[in-house]
Amino acid sequence: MALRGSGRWRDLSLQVAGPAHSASVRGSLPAQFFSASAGKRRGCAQGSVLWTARRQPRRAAVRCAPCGGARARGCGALLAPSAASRHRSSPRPAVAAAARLSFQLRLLRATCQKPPPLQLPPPPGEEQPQKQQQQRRPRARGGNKPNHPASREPSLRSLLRRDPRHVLSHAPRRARGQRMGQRLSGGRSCLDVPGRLLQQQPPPPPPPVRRKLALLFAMLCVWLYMFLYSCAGSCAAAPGLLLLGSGSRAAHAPPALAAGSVGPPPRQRLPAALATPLAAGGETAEGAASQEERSPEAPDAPSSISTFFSGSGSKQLPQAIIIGVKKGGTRALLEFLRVHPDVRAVGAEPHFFDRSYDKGLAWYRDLMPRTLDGQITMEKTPSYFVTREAPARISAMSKATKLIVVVRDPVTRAVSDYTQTLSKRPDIPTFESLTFRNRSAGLIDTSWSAIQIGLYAKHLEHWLRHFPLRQMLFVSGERLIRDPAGELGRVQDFLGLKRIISDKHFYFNQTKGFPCLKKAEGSGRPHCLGKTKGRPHPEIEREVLRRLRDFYRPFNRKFYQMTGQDFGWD
Ligand SMILES: Nc1ncnc2c1ncn2[C@@H]1O[C@H](COP(=O)(O)OS(=O)(=O)O)[C@@H](OP(=O)(O)O)[C@H]1O
Repeated sequence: MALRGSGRWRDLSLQVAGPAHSASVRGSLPAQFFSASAGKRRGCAQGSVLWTARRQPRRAAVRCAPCGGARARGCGALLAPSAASRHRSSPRPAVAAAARLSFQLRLLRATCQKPPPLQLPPPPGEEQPQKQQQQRRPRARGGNKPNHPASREPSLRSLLRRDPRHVLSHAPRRARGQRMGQRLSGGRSCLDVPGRLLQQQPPPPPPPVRRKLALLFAMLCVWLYMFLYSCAGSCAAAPGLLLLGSGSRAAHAPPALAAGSVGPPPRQRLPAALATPLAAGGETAEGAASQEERSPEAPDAPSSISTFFSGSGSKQLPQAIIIGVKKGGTRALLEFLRVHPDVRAVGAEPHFFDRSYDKGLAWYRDLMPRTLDGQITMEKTPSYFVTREAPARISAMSKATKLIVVVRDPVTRAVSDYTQTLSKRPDIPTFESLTFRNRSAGLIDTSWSAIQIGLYAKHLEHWLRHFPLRQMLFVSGERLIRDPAGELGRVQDFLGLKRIISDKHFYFNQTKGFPCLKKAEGSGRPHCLGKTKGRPHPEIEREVLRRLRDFYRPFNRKFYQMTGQDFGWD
């Protein structure tokens, strides 16, 4: 590469030699590129690219748009192929190198008072020891080297159309960085780096800086981990520390509830005497079990936070239980509640008070997740509501246990129940035939569990023998779908929890047809209940549904009376 001349223009000529091809660039640069005031002025190189292909010298004039002119102000490419350069022959590495020169010219015109000797990065695939290149140059200049058929270089037009920096990027990063570094520093005063050129591609921070930043970040992570870990046992009671549990439930409960309702049951350390089985067996209404699949409705996998705290906290017997009703919306309620940082719940249904009571409270407690002070342990087993022994057994565990019942129109509930059974045993009789003991006489078969579970008033009577009404909360299954945040507000108040779960936690999923969580506990991702929740129901004869409504009406009225709530099913 040579740069000569004085006055307005400085000539330059360049030879680039590749293993199979060579190219030369001749051109001139306005002298002001090399003056101290160069930054204010703009200009362009002009010249030609000459390369040898298939023993025939080819030439493409290259010129550039006058960057200083208003029309081309800020023009992208310094060198643009003229019409003469639109050739068909495939371009060669040397031409690519020549194209890279254009980038260097751009830098050169803008940066240095005195033009340093330009060093071209070798074209891609031509990273060779300099010695070898020098040896090749005379041959290449001779223009006799035949075309290399395997050449994969992009066309000159495309090279020149691209930003020269992209052409340059073909060169290995390190080689490029080193050469640029040599050229731009090298003791010369770089006066005016044109904004467009260098601002577009700020140089990456040097590796040591990045290494230091990475180290700093790693140290920060370790420090944060150690802080949280040491804090896990002691920070739980810190008010406002959402992640770790506020321990401020009573403080946030509405005054009416704080006065009227029973406070959260005290956390119970299991007395050794109680750790033995109290009784065996349990009378559960046939088919009362929800037969919930464990996944995804019954997620048992601990969340990341749960895992983090798995070493701290302790397992407690539940202070609140969702006791029913089957197909009422119990899973939705529990999943929504689990979003609350002060609620820890076992995912699967334990069925302790109906099926596994003989295993003892120690076994039951062991099923529970670990909790910190201020957190509530919960579980849900919808069959408890219709299990005769359950009220006494739960009361024996703790009289202060809070009971939640999600109720739903008993007719729809019965159909939902039937739909679930049908999905497992498609050969069962029709809903209509199962509903009646004697259809012509209009006698409803109350021994069929799908019908029996809906006699809410009857079941409630058993519970009220062991628990005061204020210790029970009745959640409307219909409202839980229509207004989940509203129902969750009532539940949080009942449990003495700070109202954290609100409208902003839900969205209505059109495909599912149900409200879903924007962020599920643990995953932080949107979460709808699985496909076993919200199944389409089979068509049931209207007449049968009407007869069922008539059947349930008196029981519903009684239930409204007992609970002091009208659920609007009639
Ligand atoms: N958000 C949301 N997503 C999906 N499903 C919802 C939701 N909220 C309430 N429901 C209703 O919950 C019904 C299932 O009730 P359960 O969870 O109590 O069933 S189970 O007893 O545990 O098997 C289920 O009954 P079916 O529609 O008959 O499947 C739903 O209607």
